[in-house]
Amino acid sequence: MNHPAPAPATSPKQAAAVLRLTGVTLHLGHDQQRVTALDEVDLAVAPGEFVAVTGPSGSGKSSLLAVGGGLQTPTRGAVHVAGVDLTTLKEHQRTAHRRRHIGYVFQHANLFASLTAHEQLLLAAHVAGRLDGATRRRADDLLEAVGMTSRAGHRPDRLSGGERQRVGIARALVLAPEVLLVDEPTSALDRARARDIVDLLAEQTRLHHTATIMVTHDHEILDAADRVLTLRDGRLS
Ligand SMILES: Nc1ncnc2c1ncn2[C@@H]1O[C@H](COP(=O)(O)OP(=O)(O)OP(=O)(O)O)[C@@H](O)[C@H]1O
Repeated sequence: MNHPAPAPATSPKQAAAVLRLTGVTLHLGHDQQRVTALDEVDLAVAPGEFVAVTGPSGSGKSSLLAVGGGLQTPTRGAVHVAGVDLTTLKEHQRTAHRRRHIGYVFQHANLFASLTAHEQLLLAAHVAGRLDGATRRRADDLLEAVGMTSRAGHRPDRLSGGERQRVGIARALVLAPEVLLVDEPTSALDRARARDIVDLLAEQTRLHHTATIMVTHDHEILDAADRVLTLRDGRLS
């Protein structure tokens, strides 16, 4: 009996992807208020690839980052990070996997009030068990790269919104995560600074073979990305 050759389940690029969303749907709210925040989303991001996601307010951008980063479990679909489907893990396993593989830059940096800018980076390295000489040097280099060396000893209440955002970016980069999820990194920055930050994200993505997704409204920085995708009503294209 002749069987047709099986079609490959994934393309070579998808197979190499360190972050892969397959058929991801997320419903939020209940009953009449139920919203489809993500609708059958498929997305594969390879190591060293910088993907920008844009789209109108309410189109599902934050939901995409939350689900891709294992902070929210989708209603349906699979989310593979470094070969493991996050949706199959127990909460504590998911947390451990997330810490090992994923870095986040939140829109509001969520810095610790009692720590200086420099200490925010060292704490992140300490929690990950990686506070060695190389990481300390990397912390110093990143603070310089985001223009924060002269403010490294300041606590968040003595930093501007844009400065806090830059510390949040340096903190996410200090561990060179395999997957980096970035929410509106330039929202509090002037044009020149926005350009510096997005160039830094692109450079670090390539240097450390990171799979980076950046959500942004800022069309002037899209040229830094390898691919630009658009979300509309939870659908990615
Ligand atoms: N907790 C929730 N309960 C119900 N609906 C929600 C909840 N959170 C978000 N939504 C809805 O889900 C949809 C997607 O929201 P999401 O925050 O992902 O969009 P977004 O593109 O990031 O928006 P913005 O650019 O304004 O931040 C929106 O319609 C939003 O109103």
